[in-house]
Amino acid sequence: MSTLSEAYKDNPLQLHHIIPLDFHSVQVVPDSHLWPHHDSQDFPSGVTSDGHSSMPSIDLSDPNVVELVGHACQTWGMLQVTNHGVPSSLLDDVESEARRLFSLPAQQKMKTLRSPVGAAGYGSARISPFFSKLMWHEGFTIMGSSLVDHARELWPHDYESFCDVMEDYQKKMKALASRLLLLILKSLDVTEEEMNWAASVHESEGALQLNSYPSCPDPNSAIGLAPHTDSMLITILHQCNTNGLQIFRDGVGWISVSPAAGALLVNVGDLLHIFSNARFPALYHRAVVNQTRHRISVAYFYGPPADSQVKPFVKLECPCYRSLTVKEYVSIKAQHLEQALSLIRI
Ligand SMILES: C=C1C[C@]23C[C@H]1CC[C@H]2[C@@]12CCC[C@@](C)(C(=O)O1)[C@H]2[C@@H]3C(=O)O
Ligand SMILES: O=C(O)CCC(=O)C(=O)O
Ligand SMILES: [Fe+2]
Repeated sequence: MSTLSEAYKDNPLQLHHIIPLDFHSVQVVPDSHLWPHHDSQDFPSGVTSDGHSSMPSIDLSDPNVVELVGHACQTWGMLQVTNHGVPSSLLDDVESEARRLFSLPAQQKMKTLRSPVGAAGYGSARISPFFSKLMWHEGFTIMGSSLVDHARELWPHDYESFCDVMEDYQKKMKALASRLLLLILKSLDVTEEEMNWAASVHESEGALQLNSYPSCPDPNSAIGLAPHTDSMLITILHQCNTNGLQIFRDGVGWISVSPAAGALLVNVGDLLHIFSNARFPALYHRAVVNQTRHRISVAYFYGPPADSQVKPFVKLECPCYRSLTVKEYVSIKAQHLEQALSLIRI
């Protein structure tokens, strides 16, 4: 049995793609982080709508929840969920623990720097090598068994609250993600065997990503997180009450998804796109930064164990993707990023 962390071993990164800028120490955007000008605040019709329709917001206690979730995955690749059962105190705690981490001096955070072949720890986003400019971002990835060791490095005498909150949050996210996946599979009308496969997804731990976007002196010339799709089945994102997420709508362009207090965002990742035989688009999204606030977001990635086989669900006549393991997909994505899906098309 291999783990997801191991899937990253074959594709080592260079240090300048792992070590974030020391954002506490800069007053101007250095050339290394200067992207072509874009208007970070100028979205058509403001927020969460493309001028024709709005991104679906779904109450999980709605009697039609299966149809609503299925329709949202198909038309937007994203939905907002309310009544999800995750206490708002926990949402606040995970944000404040993340803030506590990113406020530490750079040399302290560097003690938990991700290794070039690793997945867990402090560092820039994994997708960094695919872009010629660096991002206005630092992340901390919790995956596998490194949480306590890392927390001890950061706060030798005071690491428990961080671990308690992260473990509790990860547990709640896993439960919510598995509930959402069942709803999604029901909406696709999959076989009993495929429903059971969803249960096996529950054996993997998933990954938790803390994102930090420090306030930026020139937000229109920097990018928080470059455009990408998430690789796993679904992602649950907590925006922590600060604007910054943008999603790409065909024919419209980038639109901003404003946070709603207490709500969580759920988006379709590559593996669910594959499983749905491309019926559900994998959400293409990015994060922009702002001049005044230090934005935090927390993403939970839910996917099958590394050795699990993923393929389009069987009731379809014509599968458009070949079958492959999660590990294999992660490796193709690490080498080809946006070309990964087209490389496995049949
Ligand atoms: C389980 C995951 C999902 C990962 C890789 C691994 C741990 C870190 C995740 C992220 C988090 C930031 C965006 C992303 C694109 C990145 O660069 O690292 C994500 C990536 C993916 O969805 O591919
Ligand atoms: O910060 C955000 O709003 C987006 C984060 C994200 O896309 C990710 O962690 O994959
Ligand atoms: Fe993402």
